[in-house]
Amino acid sequence: MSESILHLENVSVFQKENLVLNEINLEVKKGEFVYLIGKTGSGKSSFMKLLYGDLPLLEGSGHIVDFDLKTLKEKDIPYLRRKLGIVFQDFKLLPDRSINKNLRFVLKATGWTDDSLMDAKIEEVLGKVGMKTKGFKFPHELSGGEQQRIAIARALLNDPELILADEPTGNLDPQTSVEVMKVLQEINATGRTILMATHDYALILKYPSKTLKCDGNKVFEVVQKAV
Ligand SMILES: Nc1ncnc2c1ncn2[C@@H]1O[C@H](COP(=O)(O)OP(=O)(O)OP(=O)(O)O)[C@@H](O)[C@H]1O
Repeated sequence: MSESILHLENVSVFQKENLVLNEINLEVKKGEFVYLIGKTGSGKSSFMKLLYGDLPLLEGSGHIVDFDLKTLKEKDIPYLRRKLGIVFQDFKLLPDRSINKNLRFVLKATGWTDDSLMDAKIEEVLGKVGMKTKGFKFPHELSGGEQQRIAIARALLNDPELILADEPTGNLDPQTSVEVMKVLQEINATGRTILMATHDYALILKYPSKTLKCDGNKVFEVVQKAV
């Protein structure tokens, strides 16, 4: 049986005292590529936030990578996030430093100290997203698609078991979206699990995969033709 990366039972998601989603039962196995769809305000981002420890698990039980979301303490959150690669719609790169320094900043913040190991890791992740020659550039010198590739490279720095991507193509034109999607597909093909929230149905049709939908406070799996 393949390894479970995410398991939720009867989970509710709250924003402050407001219930956003409830009765979520879900299993994601190692190596899966899963889409999360749903209209604006249906709870996709809130769901992601629960998974990376930004919202507490108040109801139900949940396990993600090796962490129990129910008993997760504030001090555990940085360790959980090291096992997750998180990619946002806005790339959240630090504007005042080069790509290499952006990546080095994350490595140092997550406990890396050896310069040559850091250099090798940065080269490896830039290679994975086809950006090996761009490390000296500043974020504003890159296109949106290139910045998103760097954000994906940054998410790969600590060899995450699960990548959570919240509308990673939301700010990109259709062609660039496909390029970024190809990068995510390649990463998935190396055995990494990806959960991607998206509004982009064209991408889902082009790259069909398991699809979850947030609607009416629920999360359920949809068959492709009903998307
Ligand atoms: N910080 C917050 N405080 C209170 N309520 C919030 C907060 N963030 C979101 N909400 C509410 O939670 C519900 C779900 O929002 P969420 O951002 O999860 O939706 P979404 O599906 O990600 O939407 P979008 O596609 O627009 O990003 C909405 O009703 C929203 O108003």
